Amino acid sequence: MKYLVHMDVNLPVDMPAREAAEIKATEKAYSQQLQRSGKWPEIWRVAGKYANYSILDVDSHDELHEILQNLPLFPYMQISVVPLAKHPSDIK
Ligand SMILES: O=C(O)CC1=CCC(=O)O1
Repeated sequence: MKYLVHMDVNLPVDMPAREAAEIKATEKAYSQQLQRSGKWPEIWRVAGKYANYSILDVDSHDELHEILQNLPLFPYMQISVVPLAKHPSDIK
């Protein structure tokens, strides 16, 4: 099951720089592990924003929720999810 996920990050302005750097590094390692597993096949930066659009490919809504909830930046993100169905014109 594929999902288009929009993540908009808003770190508190008073978060110490070292803490922010640690969370970002942990987030990167977590997402890259999921990318290698095939569950997070695409991640794109929204130009000019601290936001991304990602494609996640997981087995269930529950698995998607588990992955998103475990993002280190989860407390600081607005997340929206669009479930994707196959388009009838897709030739793949
Ligand atoms: O920088 C972002 O867009 C937030 C993020 C989610 C996964 C990741 O590696 O960074």
